[in-house]
Amino acid sequence: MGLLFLVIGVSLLLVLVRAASVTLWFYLWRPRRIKKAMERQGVTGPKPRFLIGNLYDMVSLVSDSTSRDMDSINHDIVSRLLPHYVLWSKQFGKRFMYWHGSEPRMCLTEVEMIKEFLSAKYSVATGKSWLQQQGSKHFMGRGLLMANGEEWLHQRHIIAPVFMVDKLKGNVGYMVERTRQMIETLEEAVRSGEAEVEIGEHLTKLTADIIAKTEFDSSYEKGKQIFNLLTSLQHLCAKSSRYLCFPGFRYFPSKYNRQIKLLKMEVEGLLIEIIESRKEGMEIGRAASYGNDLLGMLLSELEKKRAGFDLTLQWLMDECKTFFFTGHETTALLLTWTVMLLADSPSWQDKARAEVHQVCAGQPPSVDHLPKLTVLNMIINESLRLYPPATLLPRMALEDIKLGDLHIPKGLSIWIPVIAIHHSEELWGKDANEFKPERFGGKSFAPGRHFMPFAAGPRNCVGQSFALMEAKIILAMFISRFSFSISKNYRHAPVSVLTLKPKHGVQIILKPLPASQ
Ligand code: HEM
Repeated sequence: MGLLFLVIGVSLLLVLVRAASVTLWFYLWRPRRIKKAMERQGVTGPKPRFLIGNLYDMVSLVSDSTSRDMDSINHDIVSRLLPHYVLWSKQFGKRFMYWHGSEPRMCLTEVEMIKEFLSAKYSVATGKSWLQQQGSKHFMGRGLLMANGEEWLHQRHIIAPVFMVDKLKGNVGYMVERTRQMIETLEEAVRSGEAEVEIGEHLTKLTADIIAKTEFDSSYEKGKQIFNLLTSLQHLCAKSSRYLCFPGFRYFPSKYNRQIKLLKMEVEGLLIEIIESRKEGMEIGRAASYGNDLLGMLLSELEKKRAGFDLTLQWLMDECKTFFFTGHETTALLLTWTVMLLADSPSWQDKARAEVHQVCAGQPPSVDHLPKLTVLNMIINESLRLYPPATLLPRMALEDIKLGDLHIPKGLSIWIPVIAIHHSEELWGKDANEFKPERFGGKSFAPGRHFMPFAAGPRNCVGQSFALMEAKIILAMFISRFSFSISKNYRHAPVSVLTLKPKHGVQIILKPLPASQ
């Protein structure tokens, strides 16, 4: 009996010693080692506090700068969204270190180095950090956006073909049909005396419906619950990830953690219904295959057994959550900001409308029309430059790497402040904060250097072509049916909550145009 207690006691002690040394390694020794390595190379930054690093300073600076709305529609928004970046880059230069809890991060704005960092050379050697993965674990799990290394590469190979331009052409009809329905709803609202609309709400619903139908053969109504639950999960996960800097928080049954688990179970229950109904279709012989949309492709992969890659039902659900979320929110934001910019710029609105009339000649946009809508393309690019839905691009070094003149140690996260690069006067000229779509008119413009709304390199946005096709169709149809201006109720207040959002929505006044225009 005594021997048994001794064995249990020693085992418990060993477990505790192991847990303590892992915690110390993770929260103390590794960050210190990284800090010293970077200091030796001349990269310093604000002094971190124990466990919370610079989190408190960041949160208080941002909540102060975004507590007020802006006085006018002004695109000079970097100091509002990233006040800590503005402060620290003045103090410490173009590259500096800061601490997100115990995670060391280096802010990098040198475009040549960014290009190298995002290139194929480092696509497997860099990835998402533990904090990011943990923060979104219940929200998106290890779907494509959060996977790393060979696991990421494998998923990317499976999914990329679904979003090739040729394959996407089949979606144009549905995009047109649903946009027409949105326009009819808006026309009806105007007829019944509501000329002012919050356009973001309509565009979010439309893009959600399009991704639900085209990639999951579901509908907005059916997927509505999934979208609502995912939005609540996103907010809860963002709030709770602030506490991840405290060791063991993720195991603590806090209010956030309990709510997150319940929501996750609910979302996954609904996804299983969609997955089962697709499988059933094939089992009872209604369909010859799982289909060639995203869900069909994922289900077919799940059946293939491949050495080294354990694809599970959980992986399938993580991938579904990833695409339900990434497949609509960012595109809705691109559209919402573009409508705001055009409502504030009647001359560009007129130019875009004239081009749509000339190219489409009263017909709905087709695959052949889209490349000819060059003015619209310039406007979309300028909107993505001024209001990139993803304001920051994070990547962690998963192994030691050499980047330009720097040796980046394993475990250091590199944060690329996309929005600051997009607004840099040094890179774009004195008029960097003005809405000037003509800057994208010249053939000399080289995307991917200082314009990266979809990131760059092999780990860029897999849905980029889908998003651009959808955005062009929706804007072309909307512009040709309405002229619109900013409502006096619009309050310009961009905020960054994972993505760049208008805090109070975008209120516009609609004026329907005759059908032939
Ligand atoms: C205007 C719309 C969009 C913008 C601005 C945008 C932006 C981005 C950015 C910046 C990344 C890199 C994120 C990172 O590595 O941290 C990314 C990745 C990704 N995006 Fe998009 N996106 C858009 C639309 C879409 C759409 C429509 C889909 C799906 C249909 C999608 C699916 C994804 C996925 C799955 C990834 C992860 C790719 C990987 O890691 O290999 N995105 N997006």
